[in-house]
Amino acid sequence: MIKVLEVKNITKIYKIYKSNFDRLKEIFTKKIYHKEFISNNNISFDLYEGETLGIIGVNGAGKSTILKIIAGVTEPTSGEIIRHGRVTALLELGTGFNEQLSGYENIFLNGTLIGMTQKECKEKAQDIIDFSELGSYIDEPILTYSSGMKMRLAFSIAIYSQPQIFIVDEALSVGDAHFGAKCTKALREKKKQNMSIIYVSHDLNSLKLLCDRVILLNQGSVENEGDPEVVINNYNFLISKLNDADEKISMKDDCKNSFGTFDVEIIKVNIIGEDSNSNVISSGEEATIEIEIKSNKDISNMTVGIMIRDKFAQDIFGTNTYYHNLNIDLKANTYYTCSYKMALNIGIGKYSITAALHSSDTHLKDCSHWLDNATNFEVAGIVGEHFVGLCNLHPKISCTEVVQ
Ligand SMILES: Nc1ncnc2c1ncn2[C@@H]1O[C@H](COP(=O)(O)OP(=O)(O)OP(=O)(O)O)[C@@H](O)[C@H]1O
Repeated sequence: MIKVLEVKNITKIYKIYKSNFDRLKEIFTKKIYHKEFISNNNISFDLYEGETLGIIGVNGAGKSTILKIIAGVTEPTSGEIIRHGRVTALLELGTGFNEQLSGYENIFLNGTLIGMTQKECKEKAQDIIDFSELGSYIDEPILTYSSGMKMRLAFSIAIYSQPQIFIVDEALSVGDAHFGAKCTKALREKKKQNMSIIYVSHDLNSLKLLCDRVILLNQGSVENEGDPEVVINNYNFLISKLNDADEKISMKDDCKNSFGTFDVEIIKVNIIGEDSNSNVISSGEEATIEIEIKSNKDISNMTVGIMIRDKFAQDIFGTNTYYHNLNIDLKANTYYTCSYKMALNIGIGKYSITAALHSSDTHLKDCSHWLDNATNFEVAGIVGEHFVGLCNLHPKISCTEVVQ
């Protein structure tokens, strides 16, 4: 594997002053008037050719700062970045644009800023305009653009600058669904041509879809690194812990797919098709998901939730008893079975079921037990009319003659 980027022991310390006056006093009196804040603490990782690396973490974890350091926008306090190729970064929207100039003129300004020659800009201008779908707006000044339009232009210039390393910070969340899907497709094509990508997002599904590896940052340090699904589960655990004022949440036997307070526990999760009598079920067949739970204390208003995920760990369908206004009160030292009965109108493929016990709507608050990949099942064959894709929406189709 060829390394395209080496991030070596990067630390970034910001000096926080109470006022600008304190900043001035420090210069002239040589006394310390600031506090130090460590934004990135001794971060090291490598990026390889053709690899997509995701970075996640709660607000303030240090994601944007490390990207700015890699892009060369901010200097680290210590450590070293070794780049083996052109780095293009989509960081804060609007950086590198002159608001007074037209979109067309900004292709040349922004393009040269990110390392393209004037000749390259000229050659690529039409492709950039076409990809951005800005049409005649390209001749209007940038100050008339919406943030979505700025993102379209910035992404189009960046992707046509042929970077070896492409850094994207949340930018894809700005545009509409159509352009977001187009950007994702373009990134995947570039990845096939060996472009390396560093991608920061709070959209966990898109991270699972795009990334080969994910790094979890926590308070400026690397908390975990590796397989996207494992690291994202670890991130969810971290969020639950942040919401857990009484510090009761723990991981079960250090098992990364199971955590909670264990006031109530998931004992077993099972799925069975009504006709197949097994966990190989036809699309459209009635199936029952059973969650066996044990309550270790008296609890009222417990929520029991499920999430069905496909083989790429993408969320396919999730719901819970809270959304269905079902009140569940549990007695101590008692076993219960919660059943979800439904027609499995999902596409052919392999799936997993995750189950969770918590209060209110999400397991990220007051989580009693969250069990990832509790069981698996397969959808093979279809009951009724054929379809392709993730789900069967059972359309009522008609075709009528239009009288002209
Ligand atoms: N110029 C600065 N001066 C002082 N502190 C800063 C500066 N820039 C960032 N910080 C601090 O460094 C920490 C990390 O910030 P950063 O923007 O990298 O976090 P993040 O993980 O990208 O957060 P978010 O998800 O909210 O974008 C934060 O606590 C932030 O307040």
